[in-house]
Amino acid sequence: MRASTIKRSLGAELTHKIKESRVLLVGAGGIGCELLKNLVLTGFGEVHIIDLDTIDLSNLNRQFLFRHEHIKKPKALVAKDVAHNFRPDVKLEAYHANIMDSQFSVGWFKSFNIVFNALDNLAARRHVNSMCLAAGVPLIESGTTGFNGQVQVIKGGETECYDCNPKATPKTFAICTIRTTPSQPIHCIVWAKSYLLPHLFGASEEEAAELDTTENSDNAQEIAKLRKEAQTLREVRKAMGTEDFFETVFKMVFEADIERLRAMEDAWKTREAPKVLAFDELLERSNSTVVPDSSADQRPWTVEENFTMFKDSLTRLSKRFKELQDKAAPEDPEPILTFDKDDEDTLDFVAATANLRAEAFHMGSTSKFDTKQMAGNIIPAIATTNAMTASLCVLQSFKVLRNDLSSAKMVFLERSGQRAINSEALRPPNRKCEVCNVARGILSMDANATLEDLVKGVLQLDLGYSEELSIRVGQEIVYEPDMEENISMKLSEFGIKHDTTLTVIDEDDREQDPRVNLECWVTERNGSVEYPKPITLEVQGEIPRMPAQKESGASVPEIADASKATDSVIASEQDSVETSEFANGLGKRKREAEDEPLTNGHVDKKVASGSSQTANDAVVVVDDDENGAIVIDD
Ligand SMILES: Nc1ncnc2c1ncn2[C@@H]1O[C@H](COP(=O)(O)OP(=O)(O)OP(=O)(O)O)[C@@H](O)[C@H]1O
Ligand SMILES: [Zn+2]
Repeated sequence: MRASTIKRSLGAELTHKIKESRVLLVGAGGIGCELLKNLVLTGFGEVHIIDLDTIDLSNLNRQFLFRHEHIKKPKALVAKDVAHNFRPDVKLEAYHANIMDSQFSVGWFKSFNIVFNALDNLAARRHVNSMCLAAGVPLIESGTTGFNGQVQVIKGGETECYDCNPKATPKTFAICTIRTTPSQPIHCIVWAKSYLLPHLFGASEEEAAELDTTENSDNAQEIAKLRKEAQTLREVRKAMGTEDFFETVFKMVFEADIERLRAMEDAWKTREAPKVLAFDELLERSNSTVVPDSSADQRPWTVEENFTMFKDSLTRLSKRFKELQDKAAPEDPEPILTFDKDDEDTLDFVAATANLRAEAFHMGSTSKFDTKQMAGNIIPAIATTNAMTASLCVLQSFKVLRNDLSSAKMVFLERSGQRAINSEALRPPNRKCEVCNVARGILSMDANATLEDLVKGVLQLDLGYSEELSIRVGQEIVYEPDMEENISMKLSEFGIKHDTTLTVIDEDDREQDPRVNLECWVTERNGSVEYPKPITLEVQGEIPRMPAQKESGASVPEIADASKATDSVIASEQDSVETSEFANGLGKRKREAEDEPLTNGHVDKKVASGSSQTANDAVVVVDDDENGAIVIDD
């Protein structure tokens, strides 16, 4: 777009602000590519792009900045180079790195006027949320799942933060459904991905990572059996690389294990017992069967094809595993192979073994294409949804830059309602949110400052804390009242230095409610200047007290139609596995409606009448059998 056209539609003041802004874009994937193009073409003067990943073939259908020749190159660097061609005068900076790395400190976040999240996982979203809160930088959070999209404007102290609303728990399956009584193809896929593959190619001492082996009286037997099987599988691993490996693994999982299950007669009173797949017979039947190639990805393979693919993928994985073992130095951790939906070898293995298990349990075969969707826990990403969501992000950022938060919105893209785009007014922070309901301060210290200077000289004397307080750096407690021996140590001895964040926790609830946690961002002073005290702590205003706990049993009022769908578990008749970061990450709001929206009036939610808000929510199906669980979220 030409600069004059932008100026005419946005006005001179906003256009100027946009040009002067320093923007951080986290994630250069589906939404990130669209956003970068929008930011550059809208005239943003400086954009920093960070992404930890490299480009994969499967990204090319929607991450339009990338071409075939970019495969395996870092996303951030390629995105920067390509976007630069759109507007050579814009300043672009790229980082091929993880945003959670400590080099990206609160101080660094402070250098931006606005941050855009275009991520695909909860951990990184949460991290950026808390960094932006600490740095006082507004964040535009976004996500999509299939046809659904969501944009949330977050400004510390003024709006809800990303963590103000509870997030959905990942999808789980009961262990016994997976190990003993699978009844749907997804159960077989989870077994192949989260049980068989890790036991053959994971770390040998570990249980499969996804197995929740928390024992209780109900599942103790199941867990004991599982451990015994794991032991047998580890024995089998010793044959890896030999001619017999395929036969040994096959006979163990499709002959011996199925025989063992068939012997559990009680389990088969109301359903058909599984059938043993005889190795010798299948070997003969598949004599002339060729390993299916990519042209067969979209049709279910025959039993013989699954058999040949099992052998072929097992050979490929064993070879890779051996190579990793040979390359590893003795002090290196044991090499492992893990499932990745974009790794053909692991995907072929999971597709073939899941289908053979489905055959044993009288179910049909699932195509490799469908297995990829189900095992990768993904709903296909839709380029149009990403593009629309990215443009909504930029529209919301205009309101933030204009300092007009009261007209900024939480925006939802939906397909089933009468209107594709719906919005809600932003809400003030949830006073019970432990992430944003904190006080923040800037702690400047001399290099020799001690814990005593902080505890006695500042927190108790200046801020009125009692002796009942503790100090944490990350997860580590560096001070508590009974840790007097630490008091004379220098802060630097605890690793506290420039850009560290430490948290002061008021533990004293004897006379009144304790203060909310105080998060201090540390800056080191220039040693040449004399200060009256070794530490000074600037806190804006008084540190608020924690809200008193509400009486239990109080009713929870609904806040708006969009929140009716619970964001944790939605049972559905659909047998699909639509869990996603949208379901996990963005979700719908669900909290007590004690705060008025920012507009100070009614909830300004614009949903066309008659639209079904619940119908198209991401579906999370949880097996209600409580005998343990397998989490398939990655
Ligand atoms: N901690 C992180 N630091 C930096 N970038 C991250 C981090 N976590 C995720 N990302 C990036 O965020 C982007 C999210 O984009 P998207 O949801 O389109 O995922 P994708 O991996 O490109 O696609 P798909 O998962 O559908 O194959 C990815 O490029 C991913 O590498
Ligand atoms: Zn919050």
